Amino acid sequence: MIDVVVTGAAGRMGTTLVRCLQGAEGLRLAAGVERPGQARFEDAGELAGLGRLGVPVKDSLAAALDGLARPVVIDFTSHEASAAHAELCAARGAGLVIGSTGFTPETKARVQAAAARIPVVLSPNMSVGVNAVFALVREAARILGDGYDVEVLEMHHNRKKDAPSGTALRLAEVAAEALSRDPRQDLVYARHGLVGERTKREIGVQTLRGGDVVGEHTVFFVGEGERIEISHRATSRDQFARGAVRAAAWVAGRPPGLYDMFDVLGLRSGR
Ligand SMILES: NC(=O)C1=CN([C@@H]2O[C@H](COP(=O)(O)OP(=O)(O)OC[C@H]3O[C@@H](n4cnc5c(N)ncnc54)[C@H](O)[C@@H]3O)[C@@H](O)[C@H]2O)C=CC1
Ligand SMILES: O=C(O)C1=N[C@H](C(=O)O)C[C@H](O)C1
Repeated sequence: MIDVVVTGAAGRMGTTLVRCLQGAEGLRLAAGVERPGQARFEDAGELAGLGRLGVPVKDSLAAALDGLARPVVIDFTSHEASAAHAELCAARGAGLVIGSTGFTPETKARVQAAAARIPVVLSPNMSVGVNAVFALVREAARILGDGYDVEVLEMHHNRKKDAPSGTALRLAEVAAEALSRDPRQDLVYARHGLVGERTKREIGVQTLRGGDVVGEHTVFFVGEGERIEISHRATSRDQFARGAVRAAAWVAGRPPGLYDMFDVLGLRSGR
């Protein structure tokens, strides 16, 4: 049995993970972690609305890892917390699955440094469906080439802190890579005022926020006289959590390195 620790245990994803980990083959939920004062209950099951499971909620990852042998941490918190958790996991020899988004170059570099010492799966979207969409977008961009304008649109709930979503950024990067463009120069995040005609190289990434939208992404390939749209709409967080649980089982015992869901799903060779 692999001991799993869920950080952000009171959050939208944390509570979904606690539920989806129940009965997961080969995995045992050992502890939840929340910021001091954030958890209304001392038991992770109660946080998730499942009643008492006998799974303690600790107020630091360090305390949760004490006494566990070769655990795996599933972390959906924030980019700063994930970077700090990655450093702690590296010091303690724990495997790590990170779903947080909104990384800066600095917080991403800290995760990369940790991944030299432990196996880390980092993906802005853990759902199998979205990873299929990454592959479809890459293929569509390769087939369609430079004759089609590429635009990415995402919509999420009104509590989301980062924009654009990590998934939208990855979709734009996948298209940019397939079209030999540079994401650092060719992504355009918003348009307002007299911005001039659209350039052929740019890939627009636009953000909508509202209500309880779980997560919606569309990549548009807009040509002369036709338009292709590749869309994914999440109607529940369970698919993100199921992907993360699958990643936790996969990452245990792997060599150190930075992996993503393409590795977990065996899609790497097609990249
Ligand atoms: N990769 C994927 O498939 C998905 C990624 N996400 C990302 O996951 C992150 C979390 O999303 P939500 O669950 O919706 O947010 P949320 O705000 O509902 O939950 C985050 C939780 O983390 C806790 N937290 C923050 N810092 C902490 C620390 N140092 N130690 C312990 N707990 C800490 C907060 O108190 C909160 O309860 C976001 O970055 C979001 O974009 C969300 C859904 C899917
Ligand atoms: O914050 C969210 O909710 C989500 N975040 C991820 C992202 O930023 O791409 C994935 C998912 O769409 C939900």
